[in-house]
Amino acid sequence: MASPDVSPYDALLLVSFGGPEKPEDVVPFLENVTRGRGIPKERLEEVGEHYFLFGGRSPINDQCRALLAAIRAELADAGIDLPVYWGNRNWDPFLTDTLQQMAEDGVTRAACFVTSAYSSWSSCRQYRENLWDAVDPLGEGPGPEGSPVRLDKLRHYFNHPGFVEPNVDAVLAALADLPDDVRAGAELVFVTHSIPTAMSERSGDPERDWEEGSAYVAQHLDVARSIVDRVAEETGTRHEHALVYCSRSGSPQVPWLEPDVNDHLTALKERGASAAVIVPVGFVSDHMEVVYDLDTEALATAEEIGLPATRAATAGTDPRFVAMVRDLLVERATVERGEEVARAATGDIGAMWDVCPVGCCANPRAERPALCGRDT
Ligand SMILES: CC1=C(CCC(=O)O)c2cc3nc(cc4[nH]c(cc5[nH]c(cc1n2)c(C)c5CCC(=O)O)c(CCC(=O)O)c4C)C(CCC(=O)O)=C3C
Ligand SMILES: [Fe+2]
Repeated sequence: MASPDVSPYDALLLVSFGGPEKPEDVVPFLENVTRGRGIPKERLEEVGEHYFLFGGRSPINDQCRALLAAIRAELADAGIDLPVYWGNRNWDPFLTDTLQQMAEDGVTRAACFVTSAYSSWSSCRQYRENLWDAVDPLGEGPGPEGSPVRLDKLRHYFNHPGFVEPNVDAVLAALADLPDDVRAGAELVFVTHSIPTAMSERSGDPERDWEEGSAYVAQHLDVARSIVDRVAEETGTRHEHALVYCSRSGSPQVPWLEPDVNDHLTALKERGASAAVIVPVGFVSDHMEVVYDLDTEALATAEEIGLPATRAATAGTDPRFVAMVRDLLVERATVERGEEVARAATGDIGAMWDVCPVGCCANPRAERPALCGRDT
């Protein structure tokens, strides 16, 4: 079989959040994340403790290294000869350094895969701003955006079967881990990162009438229903489910998305639910929010109140998730060559756009330039 055509791309760029790797990194990392954000000092000290509990090392960079290796193997298997780079928003390897290297290596146009599946300023547009910041210092170039390296962000994949199916299997495995007598009555507790409600309301394209008035919330609800339906197909049980939030930050006066996962588990117990499966559908790997906020804190809450609970695995380096990265790359290359393409998507929202619309996921603080949008 002929290998898929990935022209016009000459590189793939993995874009992630970054995390500290040793105790001395923790404070400077937190400063990078929260610069100018008005996060109370007490909250930062508390979050610092989460990292110190794990020896000052976040799991996220190792997870990116594993994903990078898996993507390289996947592309090689498919006969796609394309260099794969990696850059982070908040920690080494920084996107700015990676872009410098890419320019030196002669890369002219790269597709970007971001380890964040949903729309919102935090989970999409801020990464687009980071890409702008990384490309800006490279100076003038021949590309259509006036830069020597042109970047295209691959579309949101929350509803791609390559993300949904590993989550379905993870829920089935977590259900199987529950005691037999409570399994059928277990609620599926879908968890994502809380964000300020003002950010949530501005997520996605301003023109569209999103469920609950938020693309961020609507996308999570859509994928949660797809997972519940698929699990019902496999088990014959349509489990009750809810979308809840973790990792609330910011000032207590500013409203963030609720309920918190811990409060929800308590309410579930009071309502007489038999068990809970915690599904970190907002995340693609077991990074700090998952291993601390869910595995350490939420599972301790469940234990305390006597609610049997298990946590479903994240997509990580599931072969279907890795194959999805390749598919999204090939799909976008096809689009950029002006050819017809079929786009895989589950649920009711459908495949998301390739290029973010004008005003998409507006920055609640200030307008900053961002790549990969119609308003670039
Ligand atoms: C939507 C979203 C995702 C999911 C999408 C995505 O993956 O991008 C995400 C992921 C992550 N968030 C992470 C870490 C942190 N996030 C913080 C703070 C914040 N997150 C926010 C939102 C999100 N965050 C927001 C609105 C803030 C307030 C400050 C601000 O307005 O920006 C803070 C500061 C301390 C605190 O206040 O919690 C830390 C340390 C890590 C790394 C984990 C590791 O090290 O393993 C990851 C993957
Ligand atoms: Fe965060």
